[in-house]
Amino acid sequence: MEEFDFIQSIKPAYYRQSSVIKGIGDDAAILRHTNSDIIMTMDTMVENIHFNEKTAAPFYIGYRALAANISDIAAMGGKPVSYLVSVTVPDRWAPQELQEVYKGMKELAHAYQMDLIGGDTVSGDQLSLSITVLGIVDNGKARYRNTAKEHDIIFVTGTLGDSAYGLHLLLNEQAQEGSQYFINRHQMPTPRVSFINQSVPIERMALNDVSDGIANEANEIAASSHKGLLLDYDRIPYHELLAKYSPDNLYQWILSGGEDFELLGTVPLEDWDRLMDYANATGTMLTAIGTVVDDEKYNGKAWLRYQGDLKILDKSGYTHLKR
Ligand SMILES: Nc1ncnc2c1ncn2[C@@H]1O[C@H](COP(=O)(O)OP(=O)(O)O)[C@@H](O)[C@H]1O
Ligand SMILES: Cc1ncc(C[n+]2csc(CCOP(=O)(O)OP(=O)(O)O)c2C)c(N)n1
Ligand SMILES: [Mg+2]
Ligand SMILES: [Mg+2]
Ligand SMILES: [Mg+2]
Repeated sequence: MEEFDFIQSIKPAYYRQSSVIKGIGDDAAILRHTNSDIIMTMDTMVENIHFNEKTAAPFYIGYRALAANISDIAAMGGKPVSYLVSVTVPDRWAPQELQEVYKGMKELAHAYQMDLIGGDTVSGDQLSLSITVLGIVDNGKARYRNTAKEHDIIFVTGTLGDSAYGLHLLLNEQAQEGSQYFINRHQMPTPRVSFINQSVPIERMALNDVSDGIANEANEIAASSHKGLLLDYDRIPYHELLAKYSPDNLYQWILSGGEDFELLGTVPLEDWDRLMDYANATGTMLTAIGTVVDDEKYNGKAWLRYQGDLKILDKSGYTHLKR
């Protein structure tokens, strides 16, 4: 199938969002919005960096790549509405496999009422998916990482380390009972959109999604807010099977294991009960794991209370362009 036919084959029959004035089929897409700020994010996933033939069948390559992007929209406090996909396709890929990648994206997109509105198709040596997601948020209501304040509660959604452990199982082909849970968490992460959209009445929240492990993400909030983020190791949530199967590496999995696409955030103490109500209403696990401090000694960094000591929690996780 050549490029034009391929594009025709993935073109949606109709658009779910009335804001799409022009979707696929012109030089660019046009969206109409009046009372909303438009959020735009882009993340790329490349063969052998973000997935390989052991870790993801084509369907999951698409699903995960879109999930990662939607997660960034959630981390801005928004609602995803549409997406564009640039795909680089090696000659060895069968048309059917490429369709599967799009099916993976479509399944997730439909769950969020999102439309595919454009993209680009080129040939190349390795499969690469670059996705741009557009989201909306009420004017002035986006959530930024530089808004943490003293006495805020630090929270995280879900359990941490699941995806990294799932990746480890896939790469080492170590399936055991309960493995499927971790593999699912790696292949089909859940962006926390419904929780975040319920939480709109809360005036202030600093947010970051966990693509690189909370050690990294906590440092990003601390640095941009010029505050200290004090995390309690003993309160960080993890799945009981992770502790059972890999007790020696638990610390690494939960602090540096990336790609959970959970949300790490801070919220004023007085809003905590309300936030927990929103979490319960959306079936989202929510855990308080620390406190924000404003003290010259701590500011700009994340700290970890671990085995009785308070120590600097260094950035960790995956870094591209390391040479
Ligand atoms: N090649 C690039 N060109 C322009 N902006 C970039 C590029 N790479 C990353 N950014 C921007 O840098 C910021 C951090 O990117 P990244 O760490 O990938 O965010 P996230 O982890 O939330 O996906 C974002 O605002 C992103 O849009
Ligand atoms: C085959 C394979 N090896 C390693 C990883 C782990 N990995 C690759 S990139 C990455 C970090 C997150 O990706 P990045 O592109 O930095 O996401 P962003 O922070 O931009 O959202 C991790 C943990 C993987 N998913 N698959
Ligand atoms: Mg990115
Ligand atoms: Mg992010
Ligand atoms: Mg991201």
